[in-house]
Amino acid sequence: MTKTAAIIGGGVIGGGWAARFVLNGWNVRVFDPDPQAERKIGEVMANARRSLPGLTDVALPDEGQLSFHGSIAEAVTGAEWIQESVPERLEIKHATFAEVQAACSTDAVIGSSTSGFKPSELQEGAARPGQIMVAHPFNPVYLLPLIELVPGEAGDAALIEQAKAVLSSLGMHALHLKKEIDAHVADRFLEAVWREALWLVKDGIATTEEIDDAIRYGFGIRWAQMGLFETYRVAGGEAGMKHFMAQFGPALKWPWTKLMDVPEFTDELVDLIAGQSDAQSGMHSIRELERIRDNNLVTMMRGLKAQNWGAGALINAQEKMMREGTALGAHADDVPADRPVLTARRTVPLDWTDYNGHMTESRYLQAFADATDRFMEMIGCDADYISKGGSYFTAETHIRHLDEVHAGAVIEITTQVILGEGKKMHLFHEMRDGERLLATGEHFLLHVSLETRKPSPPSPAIEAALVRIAKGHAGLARPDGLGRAIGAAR
Ligand SMILES: NC(=O)C1=CN([C@@H]2O[C@H](COP(=O)(O)OP(=O)(O)OC[C@H]3O[C@@H](n4cnc5c(N)ncnc54)[C@H](O)[C@@H]3O)[C@@H](O)[C@H]2O)C=CC1
Ligand SMILES: C[N+](C)(C)CC(=O)CC(=O)[O-]
Repeated sequence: MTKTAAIIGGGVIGGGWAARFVLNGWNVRVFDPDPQAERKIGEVMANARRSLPGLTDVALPDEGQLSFHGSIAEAVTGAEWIQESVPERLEIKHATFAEVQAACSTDAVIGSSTSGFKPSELQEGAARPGQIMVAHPFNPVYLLPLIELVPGEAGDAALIEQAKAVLSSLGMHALHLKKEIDAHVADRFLEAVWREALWLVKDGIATTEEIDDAIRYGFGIRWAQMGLFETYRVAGGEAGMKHFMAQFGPALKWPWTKLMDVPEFTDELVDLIAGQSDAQSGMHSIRELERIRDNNLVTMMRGLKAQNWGAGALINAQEKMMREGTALGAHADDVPADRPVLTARRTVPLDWTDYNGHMTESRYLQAFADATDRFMEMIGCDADYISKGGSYFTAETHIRHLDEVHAGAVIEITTQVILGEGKKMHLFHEMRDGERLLATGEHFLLHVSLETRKPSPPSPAIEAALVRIAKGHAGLARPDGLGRAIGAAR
């Protein structure tokens, strides 16, 4: 049954939460007194629709329904997750929780997006304190996976586990903080860096653009993949962290930072920073900047996915979860022999588009190669088998590009086994967007020993699975285009 989330406060963050839930198949009910809320969430949804579905190599479930409600009670009744994203003022949050708890199920998680309040502060005066926990996201919530989950001492153990399970099903990472503290963990860093940057501008040392360059051309990229401690461990050379600390420890006592001092927000400082920011980025609207940011984030996260590292490893884990129990997760005897096998169902990501505005040719090969990998896994040639020294190498490929497709389209690939015996595996893939045939890919593979790098017989289990499917597929119609080659010039 479709699950329901309620979003209380549909601004920048509430809108991002709504998009994350809807695009993962949840129905979402929003309460926000702002008459512009529906339009604003519509804009966030549009950004999320063009970026999130292409992050994974498995298509997200069908979208849930988004609806707007005139009262908190109406929005939260029957919801399994309630996310409070009202302005950062404690009295507004308390009033919101009182209304939420008067109408919501006692089994529902109530998450707060608060950037700085501790759970004990949020829970003050609540009817059921253990139900309320900090679930602090990062903008854009529909793309960034981190949630600082801070339940506090009063937190209900069962609801905490429920919250973690829901977050991972949404492709998010719950960083469960056992001790509460103002501004949790990540915002303490952001504040420190922000404070330092304000001083550097105020003191005329660097402009807003120079500071952004100092981050994005250097340590920002490093942090995105290894964080702080792992980065510094590597920077310590072969002696690692101890050497790094011995070398740079003393610098902490030198006047390298302004620490807790905050420059006063005079009109002059605000104008200086806003003026520099306009000069740096004023040529783009905020919506344009959001799209540029999202393109970059998707590209970087997909790069990390290929390395199975950091935020990319989370995407791989989510994909595995999404495949389980579906046709894409079939194994051995479950793989159909009476029809072509579904080997991919994915959204065309933003970074697969070229200067012609459609999916670029190399990505057709990638999509087909991924489909072959999936088929190999299905017959038992999975990571475990490969680690023991057997695998398939592709010896020949022929692709026909029949129709174009654009970022955001959901494509499916089905695979027919033309030959499967001994070392040989001959596959014919068809790629479709709905009924439209977009491309075919014909691939001939040989089973090899990874030790000798020479052809070798597959395991009996793999051979049996392959032979069974090949026998069944032999009764299917010969695919159009099988055995085609580019004709010789006359
Ligand atoms: N903007 C950011 O970068 C981040 C903000 N947060 C946190 O998320 C929460 C919301 O912040 P934003 O979305 O940035 O603010 P926002 O100003 O964009 O949105 C707040 C929304 O709450 C609505 N609202 C006001 N009173 C309400 C009420 N009584 N009931 C329901 N809705 C009400 C407003 O109409 C507005 O749409 C805050 O706690 C903030 O600390 C967390 C992570 C990042
Ligand atoms: C500026 N901020 C404190 C609202 C930032 C956050 O809470 C997290 C983010 O998305 O940067």
